[in-house]
Amino acid sequence: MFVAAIRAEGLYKVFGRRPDDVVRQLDEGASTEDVVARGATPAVIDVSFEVQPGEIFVVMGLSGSGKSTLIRMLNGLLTPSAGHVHVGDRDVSMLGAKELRQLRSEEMSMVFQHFALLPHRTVLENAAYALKVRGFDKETRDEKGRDALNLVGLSGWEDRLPSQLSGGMKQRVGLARALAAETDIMLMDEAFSALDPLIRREMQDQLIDLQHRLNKTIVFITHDLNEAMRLGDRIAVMRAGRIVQIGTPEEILREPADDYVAEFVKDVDRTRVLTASSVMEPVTEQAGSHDQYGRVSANTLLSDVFAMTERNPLPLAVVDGDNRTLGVINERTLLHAMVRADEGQAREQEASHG
Ligand SMILES: Nc1ncnc2c1ncn2[C@@H]1O[C@H](COP(=O)(O)OP(=O)(O)OP(=O)(O)O)[C@@H](O)[C@H]1O
Repeated sequence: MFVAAIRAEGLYKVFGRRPDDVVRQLDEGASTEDVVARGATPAVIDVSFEVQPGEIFVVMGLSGSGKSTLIRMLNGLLTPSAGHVHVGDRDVSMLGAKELRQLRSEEMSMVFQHFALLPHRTVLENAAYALKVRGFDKETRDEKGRDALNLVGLSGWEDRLPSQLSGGMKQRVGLARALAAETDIMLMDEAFSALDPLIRREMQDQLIDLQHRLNKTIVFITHDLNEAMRLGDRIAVMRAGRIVQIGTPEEILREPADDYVAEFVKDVDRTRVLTASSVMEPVTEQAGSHDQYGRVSANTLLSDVFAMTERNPLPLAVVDGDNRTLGVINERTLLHAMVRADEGQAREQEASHG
């Protein structure tokens, strides 16, 4: 049987008095406003999803939408008011304190926005800290710590102190600490949000690269849609405690579930999310007849397709990994894709003019 890396099922977290009653009221159709008016804070409401092994699953939503509360229930830092979290085949709510500690140190590591480094310990000691807690000997700790620092591009900085590092480098040490723990799952809560835009993009690229090499399962929280679109294999959009849509970046862009999500995605540069295969016209004739066309692979971003058209005349054949023609991109397809992008902008302008 196939087991998801993480499975959340009907999760609720209500802060305040009598959470059980509040869950029941919400279940029976009470509105969030009703229960808030009675003094409860329903931070997470009836959330279910599965994260597959090796997936980057992004949870995206505005401040206060319940992202941090949700991620803290995944590793048992918070107990759900109702519902279940399974990590592999184990129900997190059934674990005792010792097993929970083990889960957090050996199976799910966590990276926060403001990562607390130990100021008087070296970069290497900080990176290997989780291993010290787990009782590894110094030699093993140093080796794994060095490997992790190497992965995040900090070789040569082992003996420095945190105060000698820039913000981006400190965050890399945080990432190295999570990597050194060699957990299959990494939970990242706004891990790059404190970094300036250039460094932030670098870190995003590095995470994608690490993910390809190490095949971790990553749950990544962000309030930034562009970051979500860049990193996520799938994105869960949260609003006021509920998940309003789960889908690939393309699905969310092409078919937003409601006006709220549509409003969110309107500013995204579509050419950097949509791929050749999502805008092509599927082939109707025999594939062989497109031999004379220039080729572009199915997952090429539209922005790169546009760049290619400066060197290659249209049409282009869209091919899969085995070089089979899946479809064709011609002037009409590209125009169509651009018009859809303009429609988004037109909607936005209309909205801003009331
Ligand atoms: N310990 C707590 N006690 C009471 N209310 C809480 C607690 N933790 C969170 N909340 C409330 O739950 C709601 C969701 O908060 P949460 O921090 O999960 O949202 P978020 O999407 O992560 O936002 P941010 O990005 O600002 O952290 C908010 O209304 C918050 O005030």
